[in-house]
Amino acid sequence: MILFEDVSKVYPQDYIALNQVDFHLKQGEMAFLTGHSGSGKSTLLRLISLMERPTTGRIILDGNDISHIKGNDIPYLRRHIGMIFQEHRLLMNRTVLDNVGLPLLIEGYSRYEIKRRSLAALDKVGLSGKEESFPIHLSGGEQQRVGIARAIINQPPLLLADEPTGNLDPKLSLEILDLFKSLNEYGMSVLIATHDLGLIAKMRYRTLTLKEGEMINDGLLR
Ligand SMILES: Nc1ncnc2c1ncn2[C@@H]1O[C@H](COP(=O)(O)OP(=O)(O)OP(=O)(O)O)[C@@H](O)[C@H]1O
Repeated sequence: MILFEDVSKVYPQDYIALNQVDFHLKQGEMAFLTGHSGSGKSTLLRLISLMERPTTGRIILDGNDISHIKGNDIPYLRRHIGMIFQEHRLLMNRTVLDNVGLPLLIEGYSRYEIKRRSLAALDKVGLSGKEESFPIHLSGGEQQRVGIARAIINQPPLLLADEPTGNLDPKLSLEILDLFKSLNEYGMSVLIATHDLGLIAKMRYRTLTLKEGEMINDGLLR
């Protein structure tokens, strides 16, 4: 699903954010990505989602070498990736249904199809019945679920989450992780960046650890 071969990312002023990183996330696998603040987690996710390009090395996504991909091809590949952020970036003056359906609206789907798929996505994240609510009236955990429903509306084979539980208390964080687990059981590959080692310890998944841009551990954390 994702293959990094000797990938480095150097930002301006010669700042090395990732240094010769290798890893392979298989189709249908779920893993954590951890490390201190500034260790390169977001950079790694931005390379996969084509928001940044590697300085050196190769990144293969679903069999395609995306290291030097052209701008025109990016929207097509992005459609295969669901992105979830710490701040869910919901439109507060739009209903839950409108928020979830936004990616399909942009792609020109019919209103009927948008509604049908949005309701199905809301059902998957446990928010059936909330479609006409406004995000402001939902709890933090529910708002994050709306963001997840929006991310999975295209049924992407890969889900990337950057600190998805950063604003949530431990109980809600665990519920969000359970949701990722169930999406993974549906067959989605999932990569979750978090610095919350307590949360990682609650679930036995492969954990990739970055330190100052280097991958220093790949496996279960003890
Ligand atoms: N566009 C940029 N230009 C220059 N330096 C950058 C840029 N983006 C990130 N960096 C630097 O690269 C390093 C890695 O940043 P990154 O955001 O990937 O880390 P992170 O592990 O996700 O951190 P956090 O947990 O705080 O989000 C940091 O020192 C950051 O300041």
